[in-house]
Amino acid sequence: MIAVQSELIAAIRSIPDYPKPGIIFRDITTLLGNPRTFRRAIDELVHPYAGTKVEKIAGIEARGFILGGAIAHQLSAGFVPIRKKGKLPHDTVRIAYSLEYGVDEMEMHRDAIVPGEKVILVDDLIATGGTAEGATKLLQQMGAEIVAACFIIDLPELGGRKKLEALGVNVRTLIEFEGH
Ligand SMILES: O=P(O)(O)OC[C@H]1O[C@H](OP(=O)(O)OP(=O)(O)O)[C@H](O)[C@@H]1O
Ligand SMILES: Nc1ncnc2[nH]cnc12
Repeated sequence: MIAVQSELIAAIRSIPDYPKPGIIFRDITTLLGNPRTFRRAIDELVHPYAGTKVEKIAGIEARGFILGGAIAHQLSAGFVPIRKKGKLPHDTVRIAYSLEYGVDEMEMHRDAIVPGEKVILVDDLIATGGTAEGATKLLQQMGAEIVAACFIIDLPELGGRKKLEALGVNVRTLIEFEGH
């Protein structure tokens, strides 16, 4: 494993049985709170796209907002929030989805994407891929061209990457954790 990956893994805190028994929660607040690992994670996520024309970064609430804002700044792109239902003030498109430990609905503003715009989808972690699949469908419905979906963490045993790739999305992840 390369040094940056070991550093990112060491910066993440694992909390057993949160938010439900049997789940090991991968907590990135410790990575974000360390100036060096926060910067390294953003640099690693961004570098393949430096010099690529990307109009928008779509970040998934809540941790995708933190990463997506920093990535949008680096790539001089706009930022589009994909939020849990009921939080956005204007006309929205909505989709139901399920994730490793629950079900919910997410929304984005109808006018957030101009059809044909190149978009990178961002979140901290992909587990079952239910959340990212919902976001992908909303973006595609709005006519976005999804350049890639980027995550710091992949939980490969839960199959999220394969689910997104089956939708034709190019997936980039930095590190993996075994198990749930
Ligand atoms: O691949 P999946 O099984 O769909 O799970 C991944 C999602 O779960 C977490 O968010 P969570 O719903 O806990 O929301 P939060 O960021 O608001 O805490 C994580 O940040 C992803 O968005
Ligand atoms: N194990 C996990 N840790 C943190 N966020 C998650 N989202 C889905 N599964 C998760």
